Amino acid sequence: MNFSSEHPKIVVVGSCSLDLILYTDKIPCSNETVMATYSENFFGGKGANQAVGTARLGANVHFVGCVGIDPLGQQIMRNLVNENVNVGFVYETDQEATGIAYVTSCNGDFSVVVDSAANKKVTLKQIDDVERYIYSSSLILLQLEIPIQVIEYTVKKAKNLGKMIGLYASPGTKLPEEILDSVDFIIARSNELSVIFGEDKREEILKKYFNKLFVRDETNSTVYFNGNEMKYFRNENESMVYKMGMGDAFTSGFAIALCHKNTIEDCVKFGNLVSSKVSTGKGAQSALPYLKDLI
Ligand SMILES: OC[C@H]1O[C@H](O)[C@H](O)[C@@H]1O
Repeated sequence: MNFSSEHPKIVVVGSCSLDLILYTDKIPCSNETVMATYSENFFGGKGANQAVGTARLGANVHFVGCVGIDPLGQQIMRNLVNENVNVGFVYETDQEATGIAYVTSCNGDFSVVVDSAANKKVTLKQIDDVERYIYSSSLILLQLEIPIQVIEYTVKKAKNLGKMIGLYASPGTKLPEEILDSVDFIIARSNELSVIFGEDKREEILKKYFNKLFVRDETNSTVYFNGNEMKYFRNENESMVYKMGMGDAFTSGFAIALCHKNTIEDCVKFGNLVSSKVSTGKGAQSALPYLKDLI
């Protein structure tokens, strides 16, 4: 695999939150109460995770997001700065508090409910404000925890500027054809495919979006169609202890490998490696690996 000494420039537009994790012996069903054995807080949010993930892998990252005017918002900003992420386009809103993801974690599996709060307040103006960095970057990374109008606007702008665009299509949301057609790569969870594409024909969807759609499951397997055949990759080297954040980690690794002009197959293998590493430690963001530990 090739990793030049250059630092790819990436703009990440997305969410930032606090992950409030309740460790339990069981993920609760509906109408059920379970007791947590203990709880912990970590920095999270799919956008911030990918900003930190790509920065730790050597990218020069600008993050575009929104926090409330509250101590948590300040902590999130400080953490991003400590992670070498540029926060000049993280704006504060007085209309909402900083976002919180409420996570139940049991034996590594998890379920999440996100209170987007300030993440709902990312605006089109922020995308206009960051335009000069979009222009000078090699990749724009998006996820689906901010308003879809902002995603659409960013995709349009980045496309007009001839930029490479990557989308981690999570949480699963029905996506307009225009977004699906305009982005250069889409990473999706297998259990969310039917929501995203509005149909259930997994093989047909993979074939339609060949070399572009990468579908992942909780075993850290990734599948895509390369034009001739389905390609399956799985990293079995690490035991997955905490599975939350593996999609963000995969996206970060895939994106960095792509920026360094590796083959699609190598990008997938590197994405799988990064996601397997994050699963060995606690915190979707704090457990993300550094490039020096991987190559
Ligand atoms: O992808 C993992 C992230 O999703 C949720 O939004 C949590 O914030 C967590 O950090």
